[in-house]
Amino acid sequence: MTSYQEPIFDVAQLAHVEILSPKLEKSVEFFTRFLGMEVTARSEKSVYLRAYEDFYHNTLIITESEQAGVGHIAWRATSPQALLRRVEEIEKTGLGKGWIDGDIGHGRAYQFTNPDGHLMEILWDVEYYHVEEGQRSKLLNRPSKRPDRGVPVRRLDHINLMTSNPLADTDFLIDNLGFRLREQIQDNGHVLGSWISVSNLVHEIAYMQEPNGEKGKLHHLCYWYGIPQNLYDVADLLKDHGVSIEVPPNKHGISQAFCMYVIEPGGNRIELFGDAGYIITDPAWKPVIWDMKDVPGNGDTWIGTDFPVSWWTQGTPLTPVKSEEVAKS
Ligand SMILES: O=C/C=C/C=C(\O)C(=O)O
Ligand SMILES: [Fe+2]
Repeated sequence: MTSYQEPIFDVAQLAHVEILSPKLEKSVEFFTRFLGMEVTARSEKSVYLRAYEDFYHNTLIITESEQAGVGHIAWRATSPQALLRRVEEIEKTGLGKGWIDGDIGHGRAYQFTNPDGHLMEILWDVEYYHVEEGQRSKLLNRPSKRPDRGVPVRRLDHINLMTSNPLADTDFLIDNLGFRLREQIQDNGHVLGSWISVSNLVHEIAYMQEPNGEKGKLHHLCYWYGIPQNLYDVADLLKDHGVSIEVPPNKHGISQAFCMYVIEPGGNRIELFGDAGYIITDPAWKPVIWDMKDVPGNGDTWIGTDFPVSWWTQGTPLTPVKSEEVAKS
């Protein structure tokens, strides 16, 4: 029997994401009033939130800032031992920043950056949300009752980051945290986008080329409904309340997820998933490689309207788009 390079199963999931907003309270209102999320804590500049089927104290942190963008991304290891193994590997890359005591909702975490400079952390100790008696659902696998506000999202799904170098960032997470490559967009050998995961999902994180080589940007943060009809409900609600819908309900080719994209009041792109697309169980999954020329109308949108140029060229913080062609090349 030939030996096979076994996957590294030390990272379990995307635990939480911090986004930055110049309109903190307007952003909080978007996530609570329209997406039914709950504020579980506030510090002087940050608000902590969860969706009603998130078991942890929070999965989203919104921090007041001059500009929109991403604050940090947190991964949960599969065990305390796995956490230490991954920290050892990250330290060898020289991109480690060191341990922090933790934050509201989690214990100590090891901070690092990916090659493009996005701030990340990996942890084990988390605080589970404490459900008040009146809030407990009779559906025992649901931590709290379905909220009676807006069209409530159920859980955090994934993050998509814009980077000056998708290949370097993809390889960093594959080599050091055990992510597996699921789908990739290439153009004459240049990697323009990667969808990578540590689970059966197609991605917990995706990287996309920032067309002008800007570093450290957010493309989008995604929450999950699991029911395509919910996207039509929330699109109707958001349209009536003047929230910008960049891409109406649509089926992706890449990931096959049913999705839509909106711009929250702070300026960040938020993706909403009807269903999360196909599931991967093959331990030897062969990455699906798309040539960029085949993507428009197939990889981005399988069924639905064309993606606007803004989807390919703009993330947050907003920077001048010098050449729109670069994004498509
Ligand atoms: O060609 C672009 C496909 C994008 C897919 C996603 O952002 C996703 O699956 O969430
Ligand atoms: Fe996405």
